[in-house]
Amino acid sequence: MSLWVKICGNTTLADAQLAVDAGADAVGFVFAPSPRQVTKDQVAAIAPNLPASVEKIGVFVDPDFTTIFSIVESCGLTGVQLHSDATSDLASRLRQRFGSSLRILRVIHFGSEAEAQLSAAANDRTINGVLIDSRTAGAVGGTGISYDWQAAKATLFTPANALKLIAAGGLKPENVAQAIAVLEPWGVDVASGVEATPGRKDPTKVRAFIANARSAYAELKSRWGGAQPERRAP
Ligand SMILES: O=C(O)c1ccccc1N[C@@H]1O[C@H](COP(=O)(O)O)[C@@H](O)[C@H]1O
Repeated sequence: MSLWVKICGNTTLADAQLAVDAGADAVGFVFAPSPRQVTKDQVAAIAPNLPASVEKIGVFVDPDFTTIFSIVESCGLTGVQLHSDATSDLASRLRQRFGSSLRILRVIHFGSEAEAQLSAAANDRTINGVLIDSRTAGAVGGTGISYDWQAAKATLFTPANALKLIAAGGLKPENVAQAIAVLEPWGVDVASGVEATPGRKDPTKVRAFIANARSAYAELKSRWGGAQPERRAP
């Protein structure tokens, strides 16, 4: 078992390739209003040039099924990240259409409703994992703002929770090791924390983020010894 690392908000082939070369497991493309927003045509030109082994995740905010379906097919996406109140219905339609080949991630925002939402997610067999992001007024993602990791560890990233939980929100090269040490997540995800300017990646930050995440996870594994937690989809 290893740490799953996603570099999100890529807008060019050069940036996505940079993430791949630096060792990312997944690259993300934001199909929603954002400084990182991309179109179907842009990603359809980028994704086929990336290695098949790298996951290509589309990020959608309040999407409809037809839009996602068309983008997944045209761009050859291998996963979707759903920011939506109607995630369950959407996820089951996507699962029916694409089968197990599509990674479906649900997003939960850290806050008062997060524990209940996570309990519901644990019973939702259509999703493969849950990304925990910060809650920020007027924005759904890509904010560069982190949450209280100690509180999140106590309520969401608990040892009893065997879901594949992905830490996101305000991560950057300087703090990703600390986030991993506290939260012990299955994966980490970053968008703005590795940018040079909104929408473009900084090679030094991308490389440092992934290197720091990998070495923090190696330390975590030695802390666990032979007793690594089993992580599962719901
Ligand atoms: O990156 C965006 O602009 C974005 C827009 C709308 C929804 C999600 C978005 N990105 C996701 O947000 C998290 C946190 O971003 P950041 O690292 O704090 O900048 C990121 O993991 C993306 O998956």
